[in-house]
Amino acid sequence: MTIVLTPVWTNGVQKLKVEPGPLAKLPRGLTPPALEHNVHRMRCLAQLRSKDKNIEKYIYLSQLKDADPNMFYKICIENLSEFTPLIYTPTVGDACLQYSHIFRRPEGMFISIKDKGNIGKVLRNWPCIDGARIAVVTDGSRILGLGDLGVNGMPISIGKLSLYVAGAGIRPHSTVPICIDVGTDNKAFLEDPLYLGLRQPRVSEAEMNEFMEEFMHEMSVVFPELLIQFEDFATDKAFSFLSTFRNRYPLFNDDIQGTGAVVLSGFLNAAKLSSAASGRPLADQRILFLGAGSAGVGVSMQLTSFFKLQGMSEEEARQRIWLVDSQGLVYDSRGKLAEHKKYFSRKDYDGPPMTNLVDIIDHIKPTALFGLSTMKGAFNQAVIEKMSEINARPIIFPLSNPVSLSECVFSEAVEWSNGKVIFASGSPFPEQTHAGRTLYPGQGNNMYVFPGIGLGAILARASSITDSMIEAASLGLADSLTDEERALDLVYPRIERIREISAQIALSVIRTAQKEGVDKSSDLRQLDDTALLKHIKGKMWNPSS
Ligand SMILES: NC(=O)C1=CN([C@@H]2O[C@H](COP(=O)(O)OP(=O)(O)OC[C@H]3O[C@@H](n4cnc5c(N)ncnc54)[C@H](OP(=O)(O)O)[C@@H]3O)[C@@H](O)[C@H]2O)C=CC1
Ligand SMILES: CC(=O)C(=O)O
Ligand SMILES: [Mg+2]
Repeated sequence: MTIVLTPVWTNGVQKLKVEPGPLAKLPRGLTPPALEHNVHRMRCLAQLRSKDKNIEKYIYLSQLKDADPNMFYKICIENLSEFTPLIYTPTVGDACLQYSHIFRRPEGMFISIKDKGNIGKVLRNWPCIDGARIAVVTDGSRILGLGDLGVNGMPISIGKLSLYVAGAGIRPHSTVPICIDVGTDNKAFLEDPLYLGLRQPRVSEAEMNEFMEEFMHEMSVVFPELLIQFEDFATDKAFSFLSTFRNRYPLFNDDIQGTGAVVLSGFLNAAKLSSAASGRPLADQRILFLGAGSAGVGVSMQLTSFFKLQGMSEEEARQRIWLVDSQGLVYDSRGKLAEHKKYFSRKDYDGPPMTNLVDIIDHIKPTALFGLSTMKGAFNQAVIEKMSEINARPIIFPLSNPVSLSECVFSEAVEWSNGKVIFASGSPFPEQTHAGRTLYPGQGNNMYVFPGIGLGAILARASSITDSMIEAASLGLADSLTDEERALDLVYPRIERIREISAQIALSVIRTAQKEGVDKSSDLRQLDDTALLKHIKGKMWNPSS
């Protein structure tokens, strides 16, 4: 790995920017005489572990990434299960809440409504335009389950891109975190003297749409090789920007499509476990969602599309799904419904509004219960006991993030189901011992798929991201469990294997892009699967030792 020392001027002060490469190999005189890579690695880990609070660990790691990205990624990849909760959910949620207070130095691009008419010029200020391959773009309007955080949403784009590097070997300087600032409706932030964003309410829908048209056009001009991941846009914008832009630019929405892929994958493995206990085939699964927003509807669409692949009619597939939102069960005669809920709105229920989750479970008799509602504790004892009463092995996935908003915690789910639950959550929980057995929670988080989707799309130079590419990623993940993982009843692979899994997912994504004719890297078509996998692995960036 070459070390590039680029002089960077910030407020009149020159700093040498160290491109990924070992700090310990800097030219003589620039480091202490006894700085040795392996010892420094231990030093960095010791400094990290000496901190009591996760937010302090987050700050330390952000600074380490800034000063010595090679070391940051080295220890991150070697300690993934320790690092992901720090650089990603749940700690990234705290980092977003506190961003304007803990901010040290900028990372990524801030494009604001004040740049309208001038966005291309601002984008050209990015220091690494030629190498840029993937941007995660948020407007901070729905950060995890924490709501509108305005420009404080930036750590989400940064955290997702760190996972692209750690989990799929995207080169660090190919990543572009972007936070769009079109104001915020977060009153506390607007009144906070340290708030880093524009001090104005969010702009109108029409103005936002105009801004996004210009932003997306200029992105494609300035960064012609860039894949875009939309992240944590509020529900209506999430759906509308995905449909407006997906056939014009290479992009996907992580909350709708990435979550759809990861939950389908975990569900398929969970359904195998539950059917081993109940004998119930996949076609008889009944899935209830608490939460009918971008993630809930995104997962519902992914499941429906899979059921259709299995030979069900569209109507049969749709009949497997029930949605509950803040007003209760979603059904046609309830009254006016948001556009994104209409497809799954039930036509077969015409009674009084149903708002109590236990009553709804009693009525529907679901085999699987998914939480994408941001409602902490919504899967209470009565809910889990009811699910366990009607299912030999209930599938219960409280998927809301961060951990403080999870619909239930793993220890409760184990206790209240008497150890029968098949569980995955959005944020990580510790394992539990029940009746002498160790039970492992899954982490049903889109972090398992977006790195591989991105890697595959980048290497294929995909002109768009099709539904089949997302589905291929999901099925690739579902198939990736080892015998040892299956023996432990895991529904997702161990996070330590993410690089191997991302390479497999990338292979499935590339092959699907080729079938659909959206790949521009036609030379990859000549390779058989073994050669293609080798090519993918060879392209993955590794920190040097
Ligand atoms: N594990 C993962 O990989 C992912 C997890 N998530 C998490 O999922 C959660 C939701 O995200 P997203 O769908 O984008 O958010 P949205 O805001 O789009 O949707 C939230 C949904 O929850 C519903 N809701 C709110 N309060 C209640 C309530 N009391 N009872 C029932 N439903 C309620 C809302 O109802 P209404 O429509 O009536 O307002 C809405 O349908 C977040 O916490 C997010 O972090 C998201 C993406 C990926
Ligand atoms: C995981 C994720 O994308 C979310 O919670 O929004
Ligand atoms: Mg998200």
